[in-house]
Amino acid sequence: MTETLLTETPATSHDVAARVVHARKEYGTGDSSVVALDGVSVTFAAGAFTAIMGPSGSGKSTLMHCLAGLDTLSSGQAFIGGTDLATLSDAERTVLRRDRLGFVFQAFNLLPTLTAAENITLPADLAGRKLDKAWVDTVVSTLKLGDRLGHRPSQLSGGQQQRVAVARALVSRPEVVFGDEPTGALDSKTGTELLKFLRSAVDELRQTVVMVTHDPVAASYADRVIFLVDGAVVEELAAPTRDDVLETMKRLGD
Ligand SMILES: Nc1ncnc2c1ncn2[C@@H]1O[C@H](COP(=O)(O)OP(=O)(O)OP(=O)(O)O)[C@@H](O)[C@H]1O
Repeated sequence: MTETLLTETPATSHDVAARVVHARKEYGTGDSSVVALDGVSVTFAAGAFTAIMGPSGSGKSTLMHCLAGLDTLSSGQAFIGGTDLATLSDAERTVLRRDRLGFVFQAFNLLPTLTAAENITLPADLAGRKLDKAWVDTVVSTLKLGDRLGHRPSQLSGGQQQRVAVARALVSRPEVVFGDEPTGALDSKTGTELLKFLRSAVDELRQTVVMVTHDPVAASYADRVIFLVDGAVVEELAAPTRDDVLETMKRLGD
């Protein structure tokens, strides 16, 4: 089925899942202003897993937030598929995030009064979108949540809550899943399972994943790593190994 999907996908602009062009972001004005992004142009291919790395303060979160419609650029453009985010109102950006993107951040943002199952399907329920039950079952069983679906977040461990958040991000097959240190709060075994799951979602379902991380092992699961320094992309690695990533991090002073 995946092969059919792949061969039938026409070569359109949708082969680019997200991109920024001459992206500049400045916080504040005058003497106290900080340039967080200084003319970044980068493309994220559909069906690829990209890691964004770089020293603290290099602009990783800013780039992800501006790409994902959580913040706006000072100048330049950010696109999700063919949609220029600057053409959308705040309300339209909210709908775009809900309907077209998935988020796996360190704060799980689960609703405490809802069960795991209700949290997982909430974005789709709010959007009035029907989920593919077989895929929901696959996500739930791969993330080993089958026996936790009736529990509320307070009845789950941190790792289980993170897996619920991951399931919520993936069940609707969003155009792009954005992760900000998605393994940061997990023990290494659960973190490895999560990375393997993201990898298989990319390989088997052509999911697009963009992940900010400081962890060279996490980055080695990606197809490509881009490195930011002082708000600019300074280097890229394709098919990175942990050692490639470590060596580049050392060289760039991370
Ligand atoms: N809301 C804000 N107001 C002012 N400055 C900000 C704001 N958010 C980020 N910055 C500044 O912009 C720069 C880039 O920050 P950003 O959070 O994007 O970096 P990062 O690479 O994600 O860092 P870290 O790895 O520490 O999370 C930093 O100098 C930061 O202090």
